[in-house]
Amino acid sequence: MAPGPWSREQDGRFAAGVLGVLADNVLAQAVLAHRHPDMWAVTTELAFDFFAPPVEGQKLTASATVLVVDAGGGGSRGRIIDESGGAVADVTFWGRFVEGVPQAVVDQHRAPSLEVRPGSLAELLGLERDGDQMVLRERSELVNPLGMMHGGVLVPTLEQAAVELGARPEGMVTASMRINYLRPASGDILVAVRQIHRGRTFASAEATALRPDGKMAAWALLTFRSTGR
Ligand SMILES: CC(C)(COP(=O)(O)OP(=O)(O)OC[C@H]1O[C@@H](n2cnc3c(N)ncnc32)[C@H](O)[C@@H]1OP(=O)(O)O)[C@@H](O)C(=O)NCCC(=O)NCCSC(=O)Cc1ccccc1
Repeated sequence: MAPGPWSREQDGRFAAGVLGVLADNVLAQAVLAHRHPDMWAVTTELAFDFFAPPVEGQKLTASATVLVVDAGGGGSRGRIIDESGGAVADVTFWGRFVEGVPQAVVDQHRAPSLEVRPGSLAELLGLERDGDQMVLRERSELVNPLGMMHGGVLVPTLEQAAVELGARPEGMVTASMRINYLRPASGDILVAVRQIHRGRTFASAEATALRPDGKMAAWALLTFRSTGR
């Protein structure tokens, strides 16, 4: 993946959450390699530790090793590096095996790519403010081969909702994100954010993605950290 204008926030800073699709695809593959031929997998948890923002124009590469696999699913751990081998993020993935291989996989459907469009990150995601919440409008390119919202897309969605709704204090960066995928997400997704801590040097917030039926599809804990004194 090559970061570009689409991966920047309004103030020009790199949006760490855009690593979500790359990480989810690569770490899921490490577990999918061990699936029963009649099964597929869905992501249940992703945990990111973000290090330095990448240098623009440099390609980012994700690698993954499987941690454990059993009949129900498995976990993998991975790292995203820049062209000089510098660590950009570490990621842990957990997924569940589900019955049936999606037809889109058999037909070699391409996973959504956050590189598919020019423009800003806000335009790419199509995240809109609605009062004290944000809305992610349903779009076909945001879904995975199973027809549900791609887990990786919810990473920048929840991060940017937290940023837009003011949960990340000035001068702080997104240091980590842990996301639980509780139910398949589809339709317009409403994102609510709650500040948990707002200190001088670090802050935390939770972000929840709600489906049109009001049920929670995903829950994330975000940590922001000051890079100054
Ligand atoms: C199924 C499970 C993983 C585990 O369930 P558990 O927690 O053990 O408990 P439980 O069985 O009680 O179910 C809980 C609730 O879930 C509902 N439900 C269950 N099954 C289905 C179903 N088939 N369809 C519809 N809904 C289903 C179920 O009715 C219940 O809801 P309710 O309380 O009645 O309203 C669930 O947490 C889940 O679907 N999470 C979202 C995962 C997700 O969307 N990940 C991201 C996308 S993957 C990706 O993009 C990565 C990738 C990319 C490329 C390649 C590969 C991968």
